[in-house]
Amino acid sequence: MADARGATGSAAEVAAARRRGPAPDDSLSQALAAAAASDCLLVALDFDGTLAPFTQDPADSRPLPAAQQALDALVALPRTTVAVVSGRPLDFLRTVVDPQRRMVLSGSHGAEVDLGPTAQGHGGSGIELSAPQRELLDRAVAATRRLVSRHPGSHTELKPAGVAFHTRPLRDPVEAERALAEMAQEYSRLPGLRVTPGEHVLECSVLSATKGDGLAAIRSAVRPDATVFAGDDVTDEDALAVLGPRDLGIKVGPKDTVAPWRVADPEALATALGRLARERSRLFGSRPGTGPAGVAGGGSTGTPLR
Ligand SMILES: O=P(O)(O)OC[C@H]1O[C@H](O[C@H]2O[C@H](CO)[C@@H](O)[C@H](O)[C@H]2O)[C@H](O)[C@@H](O)[C@@H]1O
Repeated sequence: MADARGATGSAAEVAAARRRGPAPDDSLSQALAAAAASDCLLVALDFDGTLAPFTQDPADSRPLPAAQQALDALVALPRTTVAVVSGRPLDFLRTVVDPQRRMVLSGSHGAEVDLGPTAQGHGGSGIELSAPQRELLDRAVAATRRLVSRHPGSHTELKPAGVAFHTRPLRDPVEAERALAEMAQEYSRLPGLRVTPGEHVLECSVLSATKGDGLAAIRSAVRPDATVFAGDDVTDEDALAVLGPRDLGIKVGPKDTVAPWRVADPEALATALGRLARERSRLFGSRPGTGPAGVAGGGSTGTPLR
């Protein structure tokens, strides 16, 4: 019987191959194999639209089981750090994405960083707003709530340094577009806000950090030989832009990108992550010392163990 890659195998192997889905194309497979072979590897991933498919209610989002499985496998390997770099607040990432505290996390589009199991250890960057920033945020929240009251079904998401106006539940796409345009206009009346568009959402922040800043802070702590980063949205481009020639940038979905590689959707990314985890496990799985770079047994400085 032929499996999803055209090879033959037992019924169990075929079932496993079906669960994994089609293999990434040859060029991405080769790039994943090269990344898997690097001594110190950082795998940094966006959350919504990348690890987790979109849901109506942001509180319901969870990584795809296949993606979770790959992350679990990667995080247990030596010299391997897994990071999530998201627009979500750090608290959400800690509670929902990494309750076991095995990962490095950056929330609020780069404004919050928890270096977790690296040598620098756990602890959030604890956003402290100045009085003018707090006042600006209060005004942005008030403007968002006013608009939500005019568009029943839309909703507000509060963040430590910002607020998001969500329109996904609005049934009428014309109303949703109009609501987003109105929100953009309201935010533009509040100088000092950083405004970010997303999937059925408009967000603003009183801080200027980007996911590029979040990823750069993580890379300084981990000092990887190679970084794999995947993301689906406009804000992920800031992170993709800090990658170098030995790194692997993957765009999830159809949007414009600077990333050299692309996969169709979170399911395809989960397949690619599974391949990365299997290949790295094959190469490094039996080496002494487990856990991410910077953890005892994995090297305390993040420098290569040669
Ligand atoms: O940087 P990300 O991890 O991609 O987060 C970006 C924003 O994602 C969330 O909103 C999006 O996902 C929701 C759940 O699937 C969906 O309902 C919403 O329409 C999307 O825009 C999240 O709520 C935001 O806080 C994130 O900044």
